[in-house]
Amino acid sequence: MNLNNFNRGSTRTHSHKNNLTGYYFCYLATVEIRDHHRYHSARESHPYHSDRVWRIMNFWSAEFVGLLLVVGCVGTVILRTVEWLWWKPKKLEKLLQSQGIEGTPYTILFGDLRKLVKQTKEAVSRPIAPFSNDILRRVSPFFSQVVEDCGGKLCYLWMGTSPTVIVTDPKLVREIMCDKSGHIDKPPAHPLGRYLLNGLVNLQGQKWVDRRKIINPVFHVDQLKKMYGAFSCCCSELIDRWEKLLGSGESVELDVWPELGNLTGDIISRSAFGSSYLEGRRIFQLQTEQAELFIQAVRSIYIPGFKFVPTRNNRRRKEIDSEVCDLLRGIIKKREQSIATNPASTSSSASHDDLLGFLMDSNANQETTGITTDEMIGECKLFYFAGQETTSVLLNWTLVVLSMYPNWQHLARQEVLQVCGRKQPVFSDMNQLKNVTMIIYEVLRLYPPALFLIRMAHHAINIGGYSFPSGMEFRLPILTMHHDPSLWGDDVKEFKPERFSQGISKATKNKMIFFPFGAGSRTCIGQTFAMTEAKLGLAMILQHFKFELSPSYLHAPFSIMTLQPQHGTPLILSRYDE
Ligand code: HEM
Repeated sequence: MNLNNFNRGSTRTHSHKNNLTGYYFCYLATVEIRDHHRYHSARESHPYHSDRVWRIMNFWSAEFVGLLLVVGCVGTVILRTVEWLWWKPKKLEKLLQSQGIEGTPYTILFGDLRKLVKQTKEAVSRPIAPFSNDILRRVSPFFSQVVEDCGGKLCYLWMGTSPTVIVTDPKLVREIMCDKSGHIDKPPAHPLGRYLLNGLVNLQGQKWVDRRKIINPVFHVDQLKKMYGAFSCCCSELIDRWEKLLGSGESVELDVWPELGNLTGDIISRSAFGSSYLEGRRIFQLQTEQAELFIQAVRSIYIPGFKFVPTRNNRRRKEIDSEVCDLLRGIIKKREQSIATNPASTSSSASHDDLLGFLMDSNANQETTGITTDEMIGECKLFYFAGQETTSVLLNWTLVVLSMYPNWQHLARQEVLQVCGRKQPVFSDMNQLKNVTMIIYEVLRLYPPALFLIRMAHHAINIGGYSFPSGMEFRLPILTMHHDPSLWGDDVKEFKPERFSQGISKATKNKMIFFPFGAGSRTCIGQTFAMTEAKLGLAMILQHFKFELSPSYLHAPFSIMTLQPQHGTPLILSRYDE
């Protein structure tokens, strides 16, 4: 065995280090050492080969393997790209069409995204008639067009390279929302969405079941009663502010959209953090900025790994997140210290008065059911996002609609005065406000804060006789279904709170056609919190003010995660003092 020759060959091979990657040479070295004995014994038993020939063969075989490796890698990347851009979408398109499901034709890479953005831009460039509830074409022009063109219970369009199946049949919607197999759940969260929304909303499977069990009691009626004081206090501050703005004048014009945003932000801050609500306000401002950055991200195609690229926006996203987490950690620490110095406050009544206290109590029992501090921070961030904007959107459209329909404003005010008089409404009053509840339901039907829900098949599934592979996305269009004349009748666009006079199940004939808070096991956990907040806010505004649309008001609902007023909501307020 001529080890010198072998080593020379080896050295020569390594002289190519500059041209090829370190990984490639590690691999070659392994091949050489492993195969050395095989080569050598073959060489000895072969009468025609000289050492030189073997050296060259050894070198070339190593080069060849390396080349194969590079070609293999490049080939795999090309095949994967073609599969992602073309084969997979076309295969899915064929599968959907073979079952009679209609949809838009696939366009490489962008799918329907460019059309969707173009049509949405055009639609939001002009307002609609001031007293019209026919908002579907403005808010969701592309989706509603596809649903109309394709008809049927199901249709699909392309969000980039993946199809999304739009389900408008109430039975199939129920099947998806109330799925018990565990095969349908939320899709994985957007990589940049985690800065904004964390915790419960992003969990799946058993983890979600466990967390929901911990958080459910936070929103029980008993707990709400304790937080009601915070609601009441924030609403009084709003009324005082508006009274001051009115001064001694007869009326004042006020954009109520930012006002309502501040109100629901304050309510969440106080309900979540009690006396630390001023720090909570700062968190609310930061989360608002985070939401704006997130909206920019979801409007473009996300390239995997992009969140690690240090762009200006990505850096800001991280900065905001670390400030929010630091603030929340500080609030939690302060609370822990105050409990340590004043053990009496660990009694459940004292520590449970706000959302954080409740979570901290479960944290103390971590071994059994609790959640860690980081998880608690995630949940607090979620409460802000899920609870603040949705409720301000609801209150905003309620004031707009009651300005459009002054007879309903009058009716609602009469009811509030009858139930609560001029005094501060108490918690038990909320159940007595039947007309107010009907009005809020009808506003949620015509102007739902969340426009659609998204689900994903996590296994191959069969729904209503249709088969779908794992990974298929479903879109349940709340707004489209709430505005569908075939489900609600020809008066679907009219504001008619009396639809709900006998409750939701009578109004919907027990069909899944009204689901502003979602449905099934993942239904909104803060539904009662939001309804109480909206009823109280509206009742107190009605007690003190009359309102109508300002001549400068433009009716322009548009979708920016929730259904917002594009040009604000200027109202003319006057004092109610009859
Ligand atoms: C008018 C007000 C509100 C509306 C219209 C609304 C709407 C919704 C909807 C549609 C969902 C279901 C999402 C899905 O299934 O994909 C949901 C979930 C959720 N909401 Fe609300 N929400 C409102 C207020 C609130 C409030 C005030 C809070 C908390 C303070 C809250 C916390 C949550 C949470 C934590 C979830 C996730 C539940 C889970 O995944 O288990 N929401 N909300």
